[in-house]
Amino acid sequence: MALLTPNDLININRQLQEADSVVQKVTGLDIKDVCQALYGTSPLSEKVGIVPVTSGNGIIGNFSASLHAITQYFGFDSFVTDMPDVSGYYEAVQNGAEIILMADDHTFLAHNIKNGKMANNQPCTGVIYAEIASRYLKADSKDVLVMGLGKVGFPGAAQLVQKGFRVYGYDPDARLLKRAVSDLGVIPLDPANPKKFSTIFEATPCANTIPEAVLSENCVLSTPGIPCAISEELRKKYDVQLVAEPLGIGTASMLYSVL
Ligand SMILES: NC(=O)C1=CN([C@@H]2O[C@H](COP(=O)(O)OP(=O)(O)OC[C@H]3O[C@@H](n4cnc5c(N)ncnc54)[C@H](O)[C@@H]3O)[C@@H](O)[C@H]2O)C=CC1
Ligand SMILES: NCCC[C@@H](N)C(=O)NCCCC[C@H](N)C(=O)O
Repeated sequence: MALLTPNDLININRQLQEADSVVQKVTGLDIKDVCQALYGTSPLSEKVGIVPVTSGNGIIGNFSASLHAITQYFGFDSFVTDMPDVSGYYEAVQNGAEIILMADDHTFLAHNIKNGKMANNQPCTGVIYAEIASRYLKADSKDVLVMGLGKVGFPGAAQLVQKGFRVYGYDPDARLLKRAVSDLGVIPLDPANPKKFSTIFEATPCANTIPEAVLSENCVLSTPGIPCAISEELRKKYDVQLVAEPLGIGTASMLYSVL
């Protein structure tokens, strides 16, 4: 898994506010509304314990602090434990945490220890970015392009299929593309014969994955992918509505899904 860097998370509050205003422009809803529409839940200041984890590549600077800011932004009562790992988990429960947030290099989870519900960041991220794309007010058709059909992209594509969109998809991993075609009915995008889209969802760890040939004027690009899927030059040229943020939107999806 491509890991976050402390630099990705600088001033997460500003990044989240900027993303929220684009979501509102694109969908007419803010991120909280989208989460509520997706899961039918709303926070009531649930206590969230954020536990730093030292395994693997270790603690990522700004990660726990960013989760603290993000949980507060979405109306949760949260704290970061002083201790990491097992001692941190113990500390979180001792201090009344109802929901545990913690991540190693492979899994980022939210676990509601009151109702037993648990969420994984990858599918939750795919689902909410796809949901935002699906709610584009100026979409000119039910055609959507999905670039990247991995642990985030595939659940996002499934969400779009479930909502009745005609989903075109591309992934250089033939096995994953074949799985999306057979399991979801995704239409493989022919890079040699591209078409234009007003709605695009991208979930890859690569920059500049969106070919100019698929961009239409004022299209929406909803992408959790890091680095960004489109250059600033192309974004400006087509006035692309870019929904992109490194951690908060996916974390909100996790938290609302375990309430
Ligand atoms: N912003 C956020 O909150 C979050 C961001 N992410 C980011 O999302 C990205 C995807 O994560 P995962 O799905 O877990 O990775 P993954 O490795 O499971 O899937 C990525 C897929 O993108 C495909 N790909 C690579 N280049 C491509 C291209 N040019 N066109 C189409 N597909 C291409 C790969 O073949 C792979 O199947 C990563 O950058 C990850 O860091 C992940 C979780 C949350
Ligand atoms: N963008 C949300 C997905 C994050 C994921 N790509 C990642 O970097 N995971 C590693 C997190 C490691 C956190 C670390 N163990 C800590 O607790 O500081």
